Amino acid sequence: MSVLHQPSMFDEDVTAGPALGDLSTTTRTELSDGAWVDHRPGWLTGSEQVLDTLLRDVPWRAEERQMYDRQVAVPRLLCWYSGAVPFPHPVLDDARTALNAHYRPGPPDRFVTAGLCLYRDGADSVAWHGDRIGRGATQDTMVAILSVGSGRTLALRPRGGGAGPRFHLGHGDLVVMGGSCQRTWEHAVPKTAKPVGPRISIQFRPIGVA
Ligand SMILES: O=C(O)CCC(=O)C(=O)O
Ligand SMILES: [Fe+2]
Repeated sequence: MSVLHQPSMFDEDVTAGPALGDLSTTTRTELSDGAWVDHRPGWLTGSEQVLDTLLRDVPWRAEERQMYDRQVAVPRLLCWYSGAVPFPHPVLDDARTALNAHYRPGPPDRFVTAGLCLYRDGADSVAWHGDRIGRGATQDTMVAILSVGSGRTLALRPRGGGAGPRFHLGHGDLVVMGGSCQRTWEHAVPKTAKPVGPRISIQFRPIGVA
């Protein structure tokens, strides 16, 4: 992977191994229509090593989408893991186990898959959307996002527009979107003109939710 990554001066001890903290200090923001977002800054410490491993080992691929009459590149790189085999860093398997232990979802809502997205720099982004493919379109679901690398904003707004909370995510931070969030709210990672390095978002979802 050719993305240039320089550890920032704000990082914790870059030689420390990755470790997950406890989820009891998670803060919940209740949104309208039964949607909520949990936030746990710094859940994963030693995330520098995880970032380096994922940048190096994940078979990142570019995607294109149809826009009117032309194919345009999706501005981030992706890789999806079904959960059937170990994730590309063992701490991601531990993270999924810890999320299932903390949230105790019923069988259809258990966290199984991991979608990884690499935002190479501030020009990479994802537009407003809900994760509404599959059960998220009609039922309450949870989507947990663990971020490593540079900080980026995850913005939320009610579906169709309006004001909402913004979370600065990076360096081992966790957010979990739950309740009706995927169908009644939208989220986005806007582009930024600030000089930012790579960020990897690891999204744990139940089977069939995307
Ligand atoms: O980058 C993020 O954390 C959000 C990604 C996202 O919303 C998605 O891929 O569905
Ligand atoms: Fe999403």
